[in-house]
Amino acid sequence: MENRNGNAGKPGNGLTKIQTNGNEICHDDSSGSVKAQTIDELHSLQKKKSAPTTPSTGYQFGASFANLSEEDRQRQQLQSISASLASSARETGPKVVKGDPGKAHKHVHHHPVVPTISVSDSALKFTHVFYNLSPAELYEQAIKHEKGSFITSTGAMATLSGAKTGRAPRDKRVVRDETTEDDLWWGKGSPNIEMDEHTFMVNRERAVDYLNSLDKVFVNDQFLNWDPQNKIKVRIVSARAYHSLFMHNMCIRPTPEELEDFGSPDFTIYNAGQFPCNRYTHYMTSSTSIDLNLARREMVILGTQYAGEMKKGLFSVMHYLMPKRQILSLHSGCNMGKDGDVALFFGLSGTGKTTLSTDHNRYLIGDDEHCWSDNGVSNIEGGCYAKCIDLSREKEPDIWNAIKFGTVLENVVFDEHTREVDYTDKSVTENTRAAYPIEYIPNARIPCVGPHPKNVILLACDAFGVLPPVSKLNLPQTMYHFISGYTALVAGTVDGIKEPTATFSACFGAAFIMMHPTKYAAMLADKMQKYGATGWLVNTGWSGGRYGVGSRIKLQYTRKIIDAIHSGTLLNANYKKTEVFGLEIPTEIEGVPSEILDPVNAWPDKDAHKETLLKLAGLFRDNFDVFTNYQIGKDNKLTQEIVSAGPIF
Ligand SMILES: Nc1ncnc2c1ncn2[C@@H]1O[C@H](COP(=O)(O)OP(=O)(O)O)[C@@H](O)[C@H]1O
Ligand SMILES: C=C(OP(=O)(O)O)C(=O)O
Ligand SMILES: [Ca+2]
Ligand SMILES: [Mn+2]
Repeated sequence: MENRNGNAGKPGNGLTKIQTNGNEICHDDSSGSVKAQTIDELHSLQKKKSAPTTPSTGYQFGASFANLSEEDRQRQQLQSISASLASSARETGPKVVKGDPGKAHKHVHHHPVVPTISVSDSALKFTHVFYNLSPAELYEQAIKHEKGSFITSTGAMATLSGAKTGRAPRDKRVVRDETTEDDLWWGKGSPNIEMDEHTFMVNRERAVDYLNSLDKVFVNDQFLNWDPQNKIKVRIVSARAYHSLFMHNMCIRPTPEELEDFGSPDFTIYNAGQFPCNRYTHYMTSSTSIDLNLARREMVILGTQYAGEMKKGLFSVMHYLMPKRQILSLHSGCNMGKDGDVALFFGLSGTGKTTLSTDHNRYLIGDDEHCWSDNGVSNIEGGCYAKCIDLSREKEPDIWNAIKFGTVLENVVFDEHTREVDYTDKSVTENTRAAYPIEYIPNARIPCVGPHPKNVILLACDAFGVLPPVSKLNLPQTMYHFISGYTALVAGTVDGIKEPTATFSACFGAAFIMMHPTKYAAMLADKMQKYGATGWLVNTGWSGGRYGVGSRIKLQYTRKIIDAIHSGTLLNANYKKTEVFGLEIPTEIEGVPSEILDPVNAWPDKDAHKETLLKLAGLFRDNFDVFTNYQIGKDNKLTQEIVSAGPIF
């Protein structure tokens, strides 16, 4: 036998015997020794105490906050959370303690936060609160404890929203009481399905009891609205790290200083989405209920884990609070050019608000929810919620690159081993989503505010293929299309259904408005007039035939159209008027084939075009019928003009 040195196994000539220092113990002297005597001590060296948002364990709670005022502040914070979690029927509030239930809390028992009046089982146990955790901490919680949560190849957190992969508008209820009775829009067409105060309290109790039965809950204290004068403090209590991370991304994140002075919230969400509502409860029609109580400033979620309910639920709240302050709330995206020209992008789901407001050549103010006040525009949110189905790096690079560490990826399918996401896969749902902080978009404008809009772009995804790719609107036309809120969605491709279905949703967001649509419309007309904004109708849907015959207008062309609106060149182009809808359409736009600008030219079958055009016009007319009796604003002349701005045939 030969060893590596070619020495045949001569005794004494082989490998050197390891020299030990007498007592036969082998030392690895390659580095200095750690300053720890035990493995626990070693681990304790790893983490430095940081911002107050970091959950303190019971041990740190007493020990590491040197001054009393910090301890007082912490106690106040816990008292406020305890009050949020209080049962309305039993004691004042559960014993809440910050930190991980998995870790020992040696000292907390000496600090009972709130004395209990009557003792119940839920009052005997501690509810551990994870307060404003960081994305990294939330990742760990999700991955350890929530089935279906994984890290993707780009660092995003993929998770499942459970049985519900979209919003449930038919399960959204609003408490009808003395105030909301007169203020809100009730009845036919309204999104506000009524419930009474008592039923709300039954559901609230159900949610609170569920949350208190858990070992731990997540609490987010954050803001809505970048306008400093109209900022709203929101608290979200939830059971899943996924929900906490989603809201961390979507709401405005407070600085540590802002969090210190947070106090009590203006609005609280109880998200007990994993737990169903009780169908024996009055008003309940399914096991899902999203309940809004404006007087109590609370929202309760039962029976759906779809995170968009929280985001859009708060949007509804803003649609009530802001107009009361003469501020218009808008379901729109918003961006700004280098010269400060602001554009709004209205449109229903899937029409392109997020895609088109995310523009590499412009500053992103926000993708979905804004306010327009006398000071200009402000984003309500601190993040974006992009659709990911068929997402491509080439067509939407900024959104693609935003899907990284910290981003929540809902209901996507990925490779088991490489963790690469397949954005074309619809196995879980077609409504796959990414929620990321707005600063993940490179040219986001922080703070997310801007001057008064110059252009108001109404987006419609017309699957009938008869609306022009772009039309310039006068004010009555803008109002007519704003109130109509048209888009057409293609039916599920799986069923092979060829018929597109028209959707009309007042103010491009009927599911979220709380007052009558004409109230918002009047405010928009007023502001557009006052600040001289131009209205545009952009069809991001079909061309050359309806769905099944023609094809969707290329994103590349739509972007060129939008560029021409922003630059001002389209304002001064040559126009002609279309029949039926009476829309002003340009004859030429740089980078867009002229033959698609007038839809009829792109349709090979002219008779089919005319038939489809009249069909859509009829649907517009039927839909607008209910609005013809309402006056818009103080000006009856404008109302007349708006009614006449619809299709004529
Ligand atoms: N011409 C087009 N204009 C805008 N979006 C388009 C176009 N063609 C395809 N799309 C796709 O349509 C979807 C628009 O969705 P999104 O921007 O999320 O809508 P919203 O934010 O209004 O709900 C995106 O997936 C986008 O890639
Ligand atoms: C979050 C939503 O909005 P959008 O589709 O407009 O992005 C939603 O409708 O659930
Ligand atoms: Ca939206
Ligand atoms: Mn969107």
